[in-house]
Amino acid sequence: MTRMLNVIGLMSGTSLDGVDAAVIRTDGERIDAFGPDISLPYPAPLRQRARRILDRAPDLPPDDLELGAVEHALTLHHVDAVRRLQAVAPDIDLIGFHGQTILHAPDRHRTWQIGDAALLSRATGLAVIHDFRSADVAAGGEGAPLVPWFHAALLHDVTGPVAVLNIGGVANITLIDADRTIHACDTGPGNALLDDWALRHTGTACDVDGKLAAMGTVNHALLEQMLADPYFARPAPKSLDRQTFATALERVSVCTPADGAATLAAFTVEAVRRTPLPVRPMRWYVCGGGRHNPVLMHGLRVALGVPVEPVDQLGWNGDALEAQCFAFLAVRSLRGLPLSAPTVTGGPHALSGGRLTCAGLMPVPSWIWKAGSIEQATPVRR
Ligand SMILES: Nc1ncnc2c1ncn2[C@@H]1O[C@H](COP(=O)(O)OP(=O)(O)OP(=O)(O)O)[C@@H](O)[C@H]1O
Ligand SMILES: CC(=O)N[C@H]1[C@@H]2OC[C@@H](O2)[C@@H](O)[C@@H]1O[C@H](C)C(=O)O
Repeated sequence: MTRMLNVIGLMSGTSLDGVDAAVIRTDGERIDAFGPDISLPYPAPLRQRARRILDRAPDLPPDDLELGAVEHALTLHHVDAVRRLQAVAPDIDLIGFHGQTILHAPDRHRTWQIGDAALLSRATGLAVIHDFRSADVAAGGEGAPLVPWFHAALLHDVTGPVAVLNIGGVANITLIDADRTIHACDTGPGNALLDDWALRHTGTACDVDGKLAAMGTVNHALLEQMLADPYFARPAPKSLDRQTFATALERVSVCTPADGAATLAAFTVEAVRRTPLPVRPMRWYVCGGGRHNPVLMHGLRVALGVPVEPVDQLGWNGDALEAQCFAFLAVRSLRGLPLSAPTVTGGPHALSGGRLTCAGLMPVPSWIWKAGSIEQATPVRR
């Protein structure tokens, strides 16, 4: 039987709100147990610095001094998260470290997650799997979303077609078909535009509980202009950068704060409804921070016309799911199991990925090398 490992997964998503960290016990195929999890928000100054790096990312040289400083500070924040989990779950074998995406342009063979895996490994004394997306992008895939294998493992006894919708900064869907084929793509914006709008008009990091959007009226003319973006006509698989729809913020700048928020929330919902899927799901389960926004949840229920529930209804932890996923994918990477598939990321074939860094371990434990073939990601331009 394959060895079960206690793994910490670390995810810092496109919302730039902080690090989610979670422990699971897994062999990369089954999940034996869920351990503790925490969210460690970025302090506001770090969030602002990370945001400026993200805005500069398309033209940023890899040796930029501020980039290095932000990467270092973000990594120390991850170290902090790991140490807090180790205090309550001491027997950790491995870390799955996603890093902070600052740029995602698979059409230009670029995907860029910052984070210093060697520093994380040295500081925690643990082996680290990182750089999960590059191999798929180098092979011609989208490199995202990667969470579908994890959703499929969790839904192993659920009859499809059923969808899991993650509403993070960007929103993405996993559809498990009746024959268990996994289909996936990014649907469109998630919370990122709403967050930027709320910050601009209320000074808060998000539209808490959808209160601003609930007071507004959707501007349907502007909504249709936003939905005319060619992305929505593209077949899946497909994926997005956080900033792909940033111009939507300029479009709604003619609106009142409340109408702008209502229109941006409707943009997220309508993009989900129009996502090209091979079959219509009978049920939708929603994870990610967007499920806390009643305006988004109500909008989805009306637009989709079938049951739409938070994943917590399945007994899952909708806030820790992505962090748990990167723990799961770390073990898959170690064992050389696929992280992607043609119907998920559009790559030519199911492909493993991720890279192993053991800066904290001398000698490297033998079980790591016995875990399976360790596929090295082909480097892509950063
Ligand atoms: N009570 C709430 N009301 C409204 N929005 C909320 C609430 N709680 C969380 N959110 C939204 O959820 C976002 C965080 O979601 P999440 O942690 O899933 O994002 P993420 O991990 O950055 O996403 P991803 O990597 O999937 O893009 C916040 O930025 C905010 O927009
Ligand atoms: C490049 C990148 O970081 N993409 C994220 C982002 O956040 C949501 C969506 O866009 C998804 O495609 C992906 O994250 C999840 C965890 C994934 O890979 O499945």
